[in-house]
Amino acid sequence: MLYLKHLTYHPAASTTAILRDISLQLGPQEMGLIIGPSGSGKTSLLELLAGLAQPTAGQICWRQQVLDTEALQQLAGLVFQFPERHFCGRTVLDELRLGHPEIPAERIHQALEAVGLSHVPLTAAPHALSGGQQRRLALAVQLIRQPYLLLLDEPTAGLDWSTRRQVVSLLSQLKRQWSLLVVSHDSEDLVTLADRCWGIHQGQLQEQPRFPMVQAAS
Ligand SMILES: Nc1ncnc2c1ncn2[C@@H]1O[C@H](COP(=O)(O)OP(=O)(O)OP(=O)(O)O)[C@@H](O)[C@H]1O
Repeated sequence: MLYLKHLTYHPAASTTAILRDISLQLGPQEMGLIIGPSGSGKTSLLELLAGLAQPTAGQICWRQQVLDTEALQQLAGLVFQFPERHFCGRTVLDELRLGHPEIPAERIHQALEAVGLSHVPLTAAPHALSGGQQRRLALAVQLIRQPYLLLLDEPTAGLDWSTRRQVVSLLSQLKRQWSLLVVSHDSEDLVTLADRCWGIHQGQLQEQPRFPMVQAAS
């Protein structure tokens, strides 16, 4: 269970706090969805949760334990917006092994299986995969590290309708095993999957009732 307790983030380069007094809870096998406009603080929140930045105040806890940035880097796997732009492996295998050359073949196959890519040759070039396959590969890159929490920044951005459906269907499968926290500027694709929804505006989070949003989206 993930707990954020009164999290505030005010980096020195910003005149105001980017995130203010954020509290939330997310259970195992739950998907949380945070919806907010550009500049509202969504990516910054994921960066704190991935241990890439240090909160100014507040705590991030997993079960009863307060986590520092190092522990968060182990716990969470962050898939950036447009992750395919950051691929730097020559092959699918290179991409999966980047930074973890010791990972056994079995873990590689498990990760590819979890994202429905087990049929793709390990020698294929990541940039030669379809848009949906590239998003799947980006998820596999994180799953291979065996995180407890998957953080996804705009997972369906820039995809056509049918590829978006594929990604949404994959997330519904991953939710059975992992806790997922997804941020997006639009709720349309993802709201039906979400167990909990929040709106974020100018760094402030507000829990939103899920059912009216599901009806509005359908
Ligand atoms: N380290 C930093 N120092 C100063 N300002 C920052 C820093 N990180 C983010 N910001 C600012 O904080 C605000 C929130 O940024 P963030 O990227 O978290 O928003 P976002 O909701 O993810 O936006 P988008 O949907 O456009 O990616 C922006 O105005 C951004 O310029």
